[in-house]
Amino acid sequence: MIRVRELSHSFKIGKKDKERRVPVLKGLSFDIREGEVVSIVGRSGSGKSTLLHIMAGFLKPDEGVIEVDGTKTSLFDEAQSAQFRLKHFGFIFQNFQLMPGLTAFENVELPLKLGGVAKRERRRKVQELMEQVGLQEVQDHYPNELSGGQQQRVSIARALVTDPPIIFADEPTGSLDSETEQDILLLIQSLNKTRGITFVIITHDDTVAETADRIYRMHDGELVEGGIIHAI
Ligand SMILES: Nc1ncnc2c1ncn2[C@@H]1O[C@H](COP(=O)(O)OP(=O)(O)OP(=O)(O)O)[C@@H](O)[C@H]1O
Repeated sequence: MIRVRELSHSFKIGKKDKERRVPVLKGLSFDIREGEVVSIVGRSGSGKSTLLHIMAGFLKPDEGVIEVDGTKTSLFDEAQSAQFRLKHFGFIFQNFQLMPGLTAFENVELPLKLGGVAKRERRRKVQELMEQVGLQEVQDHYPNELSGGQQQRVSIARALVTDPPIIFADEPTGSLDSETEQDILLLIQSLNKTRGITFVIITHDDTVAETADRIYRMHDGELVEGGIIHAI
């Protein structure tokens, strides 16, 4: 469960002598419940990525509270945020961000290797996920030998391999054709159902947003649909 309360953020812009602060998030309050697929939708520049960066602890907000499973993550320093992220969050990006020199299998295996998981356990886990996302046939291919949809499946498997309860997906279908987009959205839904993972999908596309259980709509740094206003 993620609780966001009275979240505000601004960025400094302009040259040093003419610096000014531009508000980007303006007092957002909302909840993301465990086991939901939530979409945050809005036009370019509405503040979606900034919101994601703050929820994931990459950026400290000017004001407001973020709680993840009862922990006030907005009070964390950088090291605490990084530690917390490893355990709680997985990430999927528009441009997949796979390691080009590793095969599909090795890309999915990498977080486990970095986490010191033994080889036999790694193999078992990666194999199981490759089957679940439908990649057994191409597991020895390098990213440039895979289609966009297959690359996104690899990145989804990689996000899942450490068993995070929450996955942030930033425009996960932004680089895919509409048929492949549907496949990936169906995969997200099925992983949500079978594994109970919470997905937070950031998108500018209404069709993508509408596949979620709950939709939050942003406009100009404000939630214009779906917010909740109780205080913590
Ligand atoms: N580091 C930064 N410094 C200054 N301004 C920034 C910074 N990052 C974002 N902004 C500004 O904040 C506003 C919101 O940006 P953000 O990237 O959060 O929007 P978005 O909805 O994710 O857009 P897109 O869909 O294009 O990624 C924009 O006006 C942007 O120019």
